Amino acid sequence: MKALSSCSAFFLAFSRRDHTILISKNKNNRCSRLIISRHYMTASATTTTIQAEDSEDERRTRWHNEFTVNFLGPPHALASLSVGDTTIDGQITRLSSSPDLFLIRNHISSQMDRDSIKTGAIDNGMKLAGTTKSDENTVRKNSYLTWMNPYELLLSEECNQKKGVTPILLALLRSARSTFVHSTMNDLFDRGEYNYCMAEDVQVAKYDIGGMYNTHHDGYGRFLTVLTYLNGVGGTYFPFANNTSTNGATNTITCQREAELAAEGAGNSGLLVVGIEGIEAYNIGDDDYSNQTLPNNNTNITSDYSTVQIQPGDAVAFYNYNADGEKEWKSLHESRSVPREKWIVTNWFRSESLTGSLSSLYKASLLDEDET
Ligand SMILES: O=C(O)CCC(=O)C(=O)O
Ligand SMILES: [Fe+2]
Repeated sequence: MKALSSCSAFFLAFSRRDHTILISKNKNNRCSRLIISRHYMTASATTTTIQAEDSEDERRTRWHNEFTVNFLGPPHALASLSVGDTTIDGQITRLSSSPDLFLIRNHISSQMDRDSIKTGAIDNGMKLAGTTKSDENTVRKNSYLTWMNPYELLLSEECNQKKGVTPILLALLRSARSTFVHSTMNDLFDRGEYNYCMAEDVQVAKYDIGGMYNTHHDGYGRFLTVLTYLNGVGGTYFPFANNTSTNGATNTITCQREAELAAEGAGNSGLLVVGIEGIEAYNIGDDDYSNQTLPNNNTNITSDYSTVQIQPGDAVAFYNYNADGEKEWKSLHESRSVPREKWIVTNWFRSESLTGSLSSLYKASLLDEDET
């Protein structure tokens, strides 16, 4: 590590392969921002050949596109997968490149573990999810939530009653971090820079029949969502997920209004996660199916959107911010109204570099208040 000086702040620099990362430090020597090249979360390779005739803007754009790494995105082993490709162990398949969206088979492979999480959640007390701002809740319907901090559970007396679920939640958290968080963020975490990559308490959600959660962006600096289906009922729909190519045009969405985006995208593209309830349980756009399959037989393509069939214990992981530290709007998603009881457990990882101080955030209550 090499120290660089500055008037009000100084910087630490360290290299990882061909990338240089700068961390700005305030006077008290506490990290205030992760500055990686432009804005927050990009890194630059050390050399690049620029053609003389390129305009300054073109050069900058090309440099940015070719040599940026999104530390809020998937780690290298996953980032390099093309849509439809699966990791050597056969467990993780890329479902979309924009947003970065992956399917994980058998993420919680044991039915006993899945049942323990459900029981632990019930014991912990599940509350109706919804807004307090209006009588008619249009954001979520018929869904119940609880939050569990496995480390607190481990320490508290309650741990004795819940020791069934504590090790399972700890293992889930560790596996989500090691598999889906970029190694650079994990390195920062290991160095004690916890604010760049904080794991939230684990959320368990249950939807009764007719339960739903409207289209939304996970937001609040949650750069990574890992959502595991506990009883095999799906219904998660990503209206902007692409499933054709990793190298095609990027189709940047500039409009930032979620509802507008969802309306534009619904039925034209996207990916629907379907479980034991079956595809006919959901009616999205035109029901014009063509039964083609992507490599690995994971995805049935319809003319309008794709579906992926999950089993109990399977999970999806998706990334909510782009390399500039801005919201990746294509990660918008929803839970369609479900035809039978649905259980999920979710791990979120978020970064202070995206939201400023996170201490003032209030997780579920904040989500519900804001998304009215
Ligand atoms: O229930 C689902 O399928 C999606 C849940 C979700 O998006 C969330 O909890 O943020
Ligand atoms: Fe969500």
